[in-house]
Amino acid sequence: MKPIVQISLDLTNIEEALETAAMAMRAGVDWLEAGTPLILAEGLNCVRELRKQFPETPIVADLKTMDGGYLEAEMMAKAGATHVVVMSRAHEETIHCVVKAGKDHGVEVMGDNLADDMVSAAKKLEDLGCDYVIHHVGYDERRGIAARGERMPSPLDQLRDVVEAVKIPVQAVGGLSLEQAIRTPEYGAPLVVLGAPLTIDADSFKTASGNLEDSLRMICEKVHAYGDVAIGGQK
Ligand SMILES: O=C([C@H](O)CO)[C@H](O)[C@H](O)COP(=O)(O)O
Repeated sequence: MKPIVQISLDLTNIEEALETAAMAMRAGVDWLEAGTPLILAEGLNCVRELRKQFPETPIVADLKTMDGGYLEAEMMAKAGATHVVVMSRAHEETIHCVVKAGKDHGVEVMGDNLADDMVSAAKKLEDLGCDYVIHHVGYDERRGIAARGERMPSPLDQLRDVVEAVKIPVQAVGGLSLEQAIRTPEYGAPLVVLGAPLTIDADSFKTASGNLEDSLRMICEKVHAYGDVAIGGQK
């Protein structure tokens, strides 16, 4: 599979999200993500607006579904999402419902293994029909552990184990530095997602060239230059 660059628009207003998305598209980003804070702040409208402005671009709606799976996925699909997110901690029936809605409405399902036995959760998500695994160490978990003076967990800790456990593409997310995120295809995870370093810590992001768009363009070129990443033994 060709590596993909996705940006998570973890922002809280649509104007800023559209502006960031436009810059990302110019720089060569492949997928946009309506982040959880954006969906909470702007509702389905943020997905509709992103679809209107970027008619051809895949849009991940990071709704983190826990229940009522069919309706949530259906609403996101009708608003223009191409990918929806369900949690591995949801009941199996909920994951079934999201997968069914995905098939009925032509959207792909990403299963998020946050706060779980991550390798088993990834296998469960694959067995239940998800199209991708999001291997995710959560924001609160990372900060809580660091606040106790312990080593902050990273998605890289178990990334190889997760990649080897499933035959569907994996995305690693949660506290990765830019450099770490860019290297996730080397672990067999082709979906590179850029979050906080782009939207929250943009000043550090642009230090390389002084310009955010140029930096992002260089990152996209670097990720795309990896060529095919083997998934489940197949390129
Ligand atoms: O999904 C996320 C989190 O649960 C808050 O909603 C974030 O998008 C994810 O954790 C990204 O983290 P960073 O890579 O640190 O931006």
